[in-house]
Amino acid sequence: MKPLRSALYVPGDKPRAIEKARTLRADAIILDLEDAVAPEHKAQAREHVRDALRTPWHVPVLIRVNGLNTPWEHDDRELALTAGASGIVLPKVEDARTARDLSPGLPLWAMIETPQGVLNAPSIAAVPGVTALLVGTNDLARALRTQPHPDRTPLLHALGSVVLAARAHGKTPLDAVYNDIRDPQGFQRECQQGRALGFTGKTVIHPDQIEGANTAFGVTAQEAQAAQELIAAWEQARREGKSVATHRGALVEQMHVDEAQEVLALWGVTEG
Ligand SMILES: CC(C)(COP(=O)(O)OP(=O)(O)OC[C@H]1O[C@@H](n2cnc3c(N)ncnc32)[C@H](O)[C@@H]1OP(=O)(O)O)[C@@H](O)C(=O)NCCC(=O)NCCSC(=O)C[C@H](O)C(=O)O
Ligand SMILES: [Mg+2]
Repeated sequence: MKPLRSALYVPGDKPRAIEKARTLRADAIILDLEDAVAPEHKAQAREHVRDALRTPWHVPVLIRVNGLNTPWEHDDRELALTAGASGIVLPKVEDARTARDLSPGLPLWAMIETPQGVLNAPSIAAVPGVTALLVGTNDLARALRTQPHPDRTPLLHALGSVVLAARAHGKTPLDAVYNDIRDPQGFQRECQQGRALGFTGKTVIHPDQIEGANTAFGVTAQEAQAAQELIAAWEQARREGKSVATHRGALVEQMHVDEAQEVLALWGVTEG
């Protein structure tokens, strides 16, 4: 089980940022050829990304390609398929056919960042090659004409729809980026909201955001300890022939044990 608490977008046209990313503790890296790269830098960014993938990375490295009907889509996809990327991040996916036709044999992370994409999220998530749904609230907010809101209230329906679609098909939902890199409190608040909404992790745009995402979407020593105690109480109850248990005054059924085991698994791969 690979954790996906944080996925760092790294602009493909910034060799320094690419090198820096090798030293960081994000659980995944997204080398970006799309919106972080100006049109006149696209070709150069492809070469920086190709070079970056010549040497192994410590975490999965995906390439965000430019979308359908852009001048760069074919060259980007050729790079992603041949340079040894761990997967492809496809922006502005609006329907399952696009996701299916562009499912290149590599894991596909589909970006849900348009109204049509949100409405079709369930069918996009059902495509076998799609392994994750990523929310793009910058593009989505513009398309919806919503106003910025500290609790993302205008976007909650879309955020919840993406989690619902991803979970219904056993795929990973990743939360959107937080743009203000100089507001750690706001970032932390949004991470906690994303965790509460059911996202697995968060896409981030700056090194300073990685630890906060890893903490918010990770497991604390206390949570791991509580999970172990709950499992022990369950096992004792089962030895006594009981179908359910109580622990710290709360009912414990198999689903709670499953959840506790997931907590320990994440603890094991991140802190173990
Ligand atoms: C936002 C930034 C342009 C700020 O860059 P900068 O001013 O250089 O930041 P710092 O001076 O604080 O940098 C400190 C060091 O960290 C390195 N750095 C900065 N950002 C990154 C990064 N993303 N990956 C790796 N390394 C990074 C700097 O090189 C400095 O290192 P050093 O040289 O050792 O001092 C910048 O953070 C940035 O470009 N971030 C990424 C922006 C991006 O990728 N945008 C596209 C994805 S967001 C999006 O579009 C989501 C979706 O599509 C939607 O629609 O919502
Ligand atoms: Mg976008």
